[in-house]
Amino acid sequence: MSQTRIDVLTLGNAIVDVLAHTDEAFLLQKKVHKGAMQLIDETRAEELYADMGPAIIVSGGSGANTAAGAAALGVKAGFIGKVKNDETGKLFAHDLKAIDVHYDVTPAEDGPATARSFILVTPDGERTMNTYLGACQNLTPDDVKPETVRASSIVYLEGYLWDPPAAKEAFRKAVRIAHEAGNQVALTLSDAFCVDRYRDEFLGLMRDGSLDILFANIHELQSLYGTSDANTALAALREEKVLGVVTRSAEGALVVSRGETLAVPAFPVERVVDTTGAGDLFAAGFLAGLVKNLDLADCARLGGLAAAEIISHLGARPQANLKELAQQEGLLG
Ligand SMILES: OC[C@H]1O[C@H](O)[C@H](O)[C@@H]1O
Repeated sequence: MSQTRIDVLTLGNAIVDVLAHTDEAFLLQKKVHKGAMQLIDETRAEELYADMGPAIIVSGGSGANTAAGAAALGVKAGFIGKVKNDETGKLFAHDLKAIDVHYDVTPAEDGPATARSFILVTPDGERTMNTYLGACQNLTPDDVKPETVRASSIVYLEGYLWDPPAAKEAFRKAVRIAHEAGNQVALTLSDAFCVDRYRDEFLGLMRDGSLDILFANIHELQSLYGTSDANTALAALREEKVLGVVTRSAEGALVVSRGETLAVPAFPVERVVDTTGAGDLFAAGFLAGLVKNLDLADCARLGGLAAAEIISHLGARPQANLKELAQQEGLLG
């Protein structure tokens, strides 16, 4: 059977999110770093779950959220990431297939459970993630099917994939096949602490030609260049040979290409409920815009629109019809 064309294929940790509202005191009590993603083991996961408030369960995973967002904007999306054949893994796979995201990675039959991220959302909308990687650690290069990567115009990779040891090889395999097929490769830096763990490797990927597009928020970018000054980080990015897309929350986004910087304001939001997935959905909109040949400013506007929808509710999967919203704004035909 011939492989269906995919516009945006994402690779990432396959995670189901357990989200609850909380307060600053709970973060202090649990000694978690507000706004960051920390890796936890199963014992800590059970402890956090027992102590957190009433939770909702929503499929997540940064790359999978981006695939879901791209699909919601009407482009063909796919995802590669590993779950276990358990109830949580079935829910994750169902939620992708139900929105027509191509997902055919064989689930693990044994080993650790499907990954969960325990996400604490404070009244200011900031999310603090505590991730048990579980089955994600079983993603290997064999899960990356060459025909799927070859059929995908843009392959988008999570920096978080650097955490499970074998996933890095899956990542490198995808990059090699994508470039051999003449397709584009994008990376999101994922989290400032993740960048801190793998700074040299991420810089290496950018400089050895592995990447065509880099997504980062300004904190991740500063972490990449080891500076507390945003302008210094942006100046360094301008020297790299990638298309750089930098988000700055309410200050909007910057698109850095061939030494030039384009500033696009954030899309207005009535109330920020939960910032989980803001960067993922921004990337979804931006990549969908690229696939639809929009200019870079409109790609960033589409990213801003998708991000604005996601931060208006709990959870990192779109609830509104993103395509219709984009059409109303004149961004999609
Ligand atoms: O970027 C947000 C996502 O990161 C983590 O991977 C969570 O699963 C969440 O959905």
